Amino acid sequence: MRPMLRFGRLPYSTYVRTAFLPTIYALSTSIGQRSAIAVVRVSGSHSKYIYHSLTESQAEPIARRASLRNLYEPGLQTKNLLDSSISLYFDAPKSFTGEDMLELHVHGGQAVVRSVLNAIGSLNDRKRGREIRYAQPGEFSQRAFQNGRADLTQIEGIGELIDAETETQRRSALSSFKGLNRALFAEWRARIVNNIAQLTAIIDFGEDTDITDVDQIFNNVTAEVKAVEQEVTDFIHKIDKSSILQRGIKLVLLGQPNAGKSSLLNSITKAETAIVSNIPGTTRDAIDVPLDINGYKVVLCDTAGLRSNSDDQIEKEGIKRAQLKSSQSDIVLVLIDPTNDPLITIDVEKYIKEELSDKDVIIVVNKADLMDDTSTNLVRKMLKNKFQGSYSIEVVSCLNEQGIDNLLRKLTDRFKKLATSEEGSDPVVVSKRVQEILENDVLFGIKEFLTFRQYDDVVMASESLNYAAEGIGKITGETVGVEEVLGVVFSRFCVGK
Ligand SMILES: Nc1nc2c(ncn2[C@@H]2O[C@H](COP(=O)(O)OP(=O)(O)OP(=O)(O)O)[C@@H](O)[C@H]2O)c(=O)[nH]1
Repeated sequence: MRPMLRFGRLPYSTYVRTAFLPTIYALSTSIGQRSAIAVVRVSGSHSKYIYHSLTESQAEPIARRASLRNLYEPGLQTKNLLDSSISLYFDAPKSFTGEDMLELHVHGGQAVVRSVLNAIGSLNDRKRGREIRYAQPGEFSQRAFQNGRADLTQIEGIGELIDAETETQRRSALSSFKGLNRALFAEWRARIVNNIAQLTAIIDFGEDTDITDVDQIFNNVTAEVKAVEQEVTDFIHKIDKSSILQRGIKLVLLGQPNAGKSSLLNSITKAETAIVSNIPGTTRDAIDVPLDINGYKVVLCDTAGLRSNSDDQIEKEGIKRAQLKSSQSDIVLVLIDPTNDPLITIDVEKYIKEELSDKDVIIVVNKADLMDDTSTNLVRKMLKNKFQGSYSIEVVSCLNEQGIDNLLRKLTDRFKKLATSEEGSDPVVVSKRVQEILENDVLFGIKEFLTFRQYDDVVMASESLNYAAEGIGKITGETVGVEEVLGVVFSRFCVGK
């Protein structure tokens, strides 16, 4: 039996698939925090009933128009005012969930929020067919998906958007949310399905078809499938590169004692986040400071000063950790104190050359305020010769902030290169689930196709392409087997999303 394949635009329907489900409500803003405003969200066919019961108003709510409404405890003879709220009503299907929805913007105090939530909950009356209950995590988004208001990649994009801490994370999450990835997936799927159709023609009419035509069709299909394979592989490469945005770029400060590592960390964070002292060896451990540098999430690590002749066990351990941290880093800033003689010890020089040869290293000459132009140039020249010009050399002074902005600009250029695969292309962030399906279903199906193609097995080659197409369907939520992925996608959400 040939599997049913659907692709292209999301099904948009005026019919609400979830109409028979209970009406759900939840606090959509942070729980347990004092705030000026809190938003309570309601979704489902009893939204309007809840509106009438709480406002004690007979007038129909006007869709998508904010109105100031008093909220009362329902079902009492004497009115008990709970709060004065801004109410917003959305009628199905033109709402986030595709159902009737009500948003109540109440005052953010915990008692106010609790009283409004209790009042809504008290309207649950199953005997009268009014099932109203508190929402489960991700349930609003799940209904949006079930009613065709968003596909799974967009829903996951919402999750990423809410979790985004920096500008670059926000931009990449927005591209999933706006459906840019979905459009790409839909295009791949359409191309694969088109090729399945051609192979099906060979299977169905094979005996009546000229053998050279069969070869021609098979060759064309193979070329097209290989092109899709390349695009999927490039896309996965982009995802790998962009994943650095989520975990943060690891930037390590390394150098001999007293070079000014902690001072540079403070200059960068513009706050006293590390101990600064003139006793060499003050920093005895590696300290991670998460930062937002020009929109990039960076984990900046200050380490213990490198020296070979320490007898102090704690310091020795600190040096070991500093070396471990730099081996796990994305970028290493090697700090040099230009007043040191020699500029850099043989051990440290050897360590940089041998252990950091595959790392992105920038040499930072600190304490520029203690040098004139001639000595600065001399130091530059000496370092350039020592490292055969392999690393860029920046001159700064943590004392008077000279060169710090320039260093941050240079670093930002490197962050950009680390996170994107081609010049100018936006980073791509997708969930682990999507990445796994791309690798284990889509690419796997394509590779299987190429194997069966070698044996001229049209039937199995076509089946393999089906597998790849079904994989893309799983990503967007358009094919069978969706139930199994729903749990994975929505379990990450909190209540109210
Ligand atoms: N003149 C001058 N002094 C600086 C500068 N940066 C740091 N210092 C001084 O250098 C000394 C060491 O600075 P730290 O930032 O503690 O150096 P460190 O590399 O973290 O030192 P360890 O923790 O021992 O490895 C302190 O007395 C700082 O005030 C600078 O740009 N100019």
